Amino acid sequence: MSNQQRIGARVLRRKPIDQLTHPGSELKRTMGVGHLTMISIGATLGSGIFVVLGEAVPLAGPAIVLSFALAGITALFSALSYAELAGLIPASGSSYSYTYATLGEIVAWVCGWCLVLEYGVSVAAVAVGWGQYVNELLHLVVGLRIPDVLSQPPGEGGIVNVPAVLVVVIAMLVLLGGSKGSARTNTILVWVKVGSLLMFCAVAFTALKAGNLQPLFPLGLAGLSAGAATLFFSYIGFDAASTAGEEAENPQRDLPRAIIISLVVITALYCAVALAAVGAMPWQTFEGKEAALSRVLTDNVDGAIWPILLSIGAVVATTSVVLTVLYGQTRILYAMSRDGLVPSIFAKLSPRTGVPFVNTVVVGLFIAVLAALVPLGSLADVTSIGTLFAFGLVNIAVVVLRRTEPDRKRTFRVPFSPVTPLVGLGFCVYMMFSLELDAWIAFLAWMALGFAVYFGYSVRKARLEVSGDQ
Ligand SMILES: NC(=[NH2+])NCCC[C@H](N)C(=O)O
Repeated sequence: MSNQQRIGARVLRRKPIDQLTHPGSELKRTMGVGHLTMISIGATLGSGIFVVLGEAVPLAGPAIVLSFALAGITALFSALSYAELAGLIPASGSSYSYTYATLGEIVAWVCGWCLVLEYGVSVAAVAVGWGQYVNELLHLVVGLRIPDVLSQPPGEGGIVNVPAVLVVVIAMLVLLGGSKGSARTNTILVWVKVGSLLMFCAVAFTALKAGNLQPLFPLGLAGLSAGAATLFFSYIGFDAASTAGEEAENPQRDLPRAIIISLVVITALYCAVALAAVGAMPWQTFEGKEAALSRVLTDNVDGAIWPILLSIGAVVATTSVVLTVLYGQTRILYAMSRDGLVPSIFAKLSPRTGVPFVNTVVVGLFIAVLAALVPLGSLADVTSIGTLFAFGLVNIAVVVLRRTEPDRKRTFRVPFSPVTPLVGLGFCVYMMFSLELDAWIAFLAWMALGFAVYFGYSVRKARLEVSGDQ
């Protein structure tokens, strides 16, 4: 084999599917479709709806309700493809493990690298939202605000965003202690989040003025798509159920269902919240307001208790997302490290707590720096672009696998393939091109770094042998 052929064989090697399941880890199979749906909803409801909504309204006007629907449809198409992959491969995992088993190492690397970006940067984004609501609560309850220098990033009138750093560091310490959270805690948290959003709708609808919804498209269709691209962030996380595959009673039947049910519920909830928000408060007045949903209530309805309850809900919601996504981030790196694609120190467990210690500290500190210095909008856009790219790959994977692996059992099939996954891909590309140039630059720089790491390190260090037929 020439050198080039050898590299070619390596980057395309695939991980045998039986290596994806870990027979040693005897997790109890206790979760049904309800639990799995709760996991996905828990990982998704966070700063997107509580904060980013406020940044997207000035882009689209009252059409923001339709922007939510458009972003939801984009997510739904990719969710169908995700569900097919989840039902094809009988293991827990993410797009990283699915593509490693089916499309080869280089595609898996790109997915894994996008996931690292998605998880890491989104934790920072959610942490910034957490800070906004903590500040809002301080203001509502004791009449104080943390001064801008200590609660805004440079360029937005501050030096460092202390509250955002605080929540990341707390979450890191909790994870270092060995806590993984439990399904029961998650369920309670989900009810708190959903409950506070439903309360928001009920209260804000009492202040609805039909005039606020007109004209529907003050900024045209371009505004609608710009809003949708910004809001895509709020849908990220619906695939989280797939990480619990090894604890599901019937993963191949229930994972696809959970992914799709959670997305439908979330889309309906988001559209209702958006309608209530722009119905109660004129869209022009959202510009520059932090903790947007709380402001809608404070400025437009009577009763000081409502914004306080809502803000408590928002703090709970964002805390849980920071914890679960930071946890997910360390476990993705852990999996990549076990496969030899990133240095083995990321898979080294602390003997006392069983936690990947160095991994958690490195990831936590890196995210804390991002949270300290970068504004939420930029963090959310970069997260979205990386996720849209990974979802695009998932859509392509479905089409490719129907030709390369036509006979493998699928418990869920995307209807009308290849049309549906290709439309899904089209939506992802369209959303990516509706995002700002800065997000593209950050994304391309991250991918360039990824390829440098892969060809400089991972391709040689990967554990997987190149065998004859792979
Ligand atoms: N898997 C993830 N990256 N989850 C975090 C996503 C952020 C979440 N959608 C939010 O609005 O706060």
